[in-house]
Amino acid sequence: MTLRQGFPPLTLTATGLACRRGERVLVEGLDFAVEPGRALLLKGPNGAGKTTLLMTLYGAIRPAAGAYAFEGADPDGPPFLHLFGHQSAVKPRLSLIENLSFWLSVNGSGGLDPHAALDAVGLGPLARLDAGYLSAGQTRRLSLARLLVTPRPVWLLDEPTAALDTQGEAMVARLIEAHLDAGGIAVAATHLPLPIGAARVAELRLGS
Ligand SMILES: Nc1ncnc2c1ncn2[C@@H]1O[C@H](COP(=O)(O)OP(=O)(O)OP(=O)(O)O)[C@@H](O)[C@H]1O
Repeated sequence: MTLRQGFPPLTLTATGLACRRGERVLVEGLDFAVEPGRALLLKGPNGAGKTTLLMTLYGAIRPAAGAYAFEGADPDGPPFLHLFGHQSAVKPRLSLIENLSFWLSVNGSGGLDPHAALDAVGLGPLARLDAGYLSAGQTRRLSLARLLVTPRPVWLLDEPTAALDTQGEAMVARLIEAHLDAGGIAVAATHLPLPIGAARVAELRLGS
């Protein structure tokens, strides 16, 4: 699958990064770099701080110490981050295709058209169904399709395979690989192994 012809090269670096949630510093002394076409998988037990690190990189939480940077990003350009978190952001009274059209109008176009995005996540035949009728896994798939209609070079993914079946897990891996092929980068918190080529993946273990 081809998602896009290519992103401008952008590298994520972290130096001595510490992340806090409320008053608690959960992780500290993080040093890593994620280059174009590469993914960083965040591993660690429940509560280790994986979501907190993703939210910090998204800019929702200020670092407790240290710094991170998206080198090569245009500070005056369009948003370059997608956060795929536990909240689905799905509107239940809108059909699947209306949900994607909504996100496209809010976030911008340039990626797959909404029908192609639904096909890519295996929901093509349900395009006209109200999203409120979707199962948990289908809702996650629809939420993932949001990333495909608006190309952004950085994907921050929190348990992207949660609630998905075996085919869905493989689908997520394919989408991430297509994103990396386009020169994007991904940071993903996951308890499950993601079948992505080992050469383009590094792991960062948080907690004990
Ligand atoms: N608003 C908050 N104030 C203080 N602590 C919080 C707050 N929100 C979450 N926490 C705590 O921060 C810790 C880290 O949570 P986080 O969601 O980052 O972990 P995680 O590694 O993603 O876990 P999981 O694998 O369960 O998703 C947890 O102990 C959680 O209880």
